[in-house]
Amino acid sequence: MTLTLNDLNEILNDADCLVNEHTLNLALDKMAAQITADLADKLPLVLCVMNGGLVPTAALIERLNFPLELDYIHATRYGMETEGAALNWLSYPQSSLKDRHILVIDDIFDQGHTLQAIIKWLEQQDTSSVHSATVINKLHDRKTDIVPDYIGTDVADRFLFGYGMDYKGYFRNLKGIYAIKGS
Ligand SMILES: O=P(O)(O)OC[C@H]1O[C@H](OP(=O)(O)OP(=O)(O)O)[C@H](O)[C@@H]1O
Ligand SMILES: Nc1nc2[nH]cnc2c(=O)[nH]1
Repeated sequence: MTLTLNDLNEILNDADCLVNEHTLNLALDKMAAQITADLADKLPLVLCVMNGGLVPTAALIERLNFPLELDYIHATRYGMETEGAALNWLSYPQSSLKDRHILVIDDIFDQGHTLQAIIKWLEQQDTSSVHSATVINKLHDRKTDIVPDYIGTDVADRFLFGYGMDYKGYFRNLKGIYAIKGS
């Protein structure tokens, strides 16, 4: 089904804003301070997990006032769906990872399969260290056994969009975190 502008406006009007811009900014400031304490002298390589990691990565790196490099991984397991499936690797980082301190940034830690697979792969690349950061931690008990090193804020177990996260490809550019009505 093709979504029209009216459909999208209705979805957004009906949605609940769970985290507003101000709260997100405070969470990002706190994450940036923790990351700075750990990585400021490590010349880290930041890996953005596309596509959802784009907005949080931009927001975090502008708060990191030390030298770093930036690259990306493109891995997706939801596509246009609201239920996750097998992880599909679309692009690996082009940078050399050997002996680098890596910071992986993504939008959401939901069940954790995406981050777990990425961390597992990075640990096989002779890196010096791997840290991970997600702005959102979704609260439920269906997690894998990894936990991101830096988490912005906990959010209820609903289908979320905004601040990197999409609803059927849309709404990644919203400045807050929203939940679909009835989810
Ligand atoms: O913890 P998990 O249950 O693995 O879910 C988290 C992942 O799901 C989303 O990506 P998605 O596959 O939707 O791709 P996208 O980043 O292009 O939206 C999100 O950006 C995370 O990478
Ligand atoms: N857009 C979006 N992507 C996700 N990936 C894992 N959980 C979610 C979610 O709640 N919303």
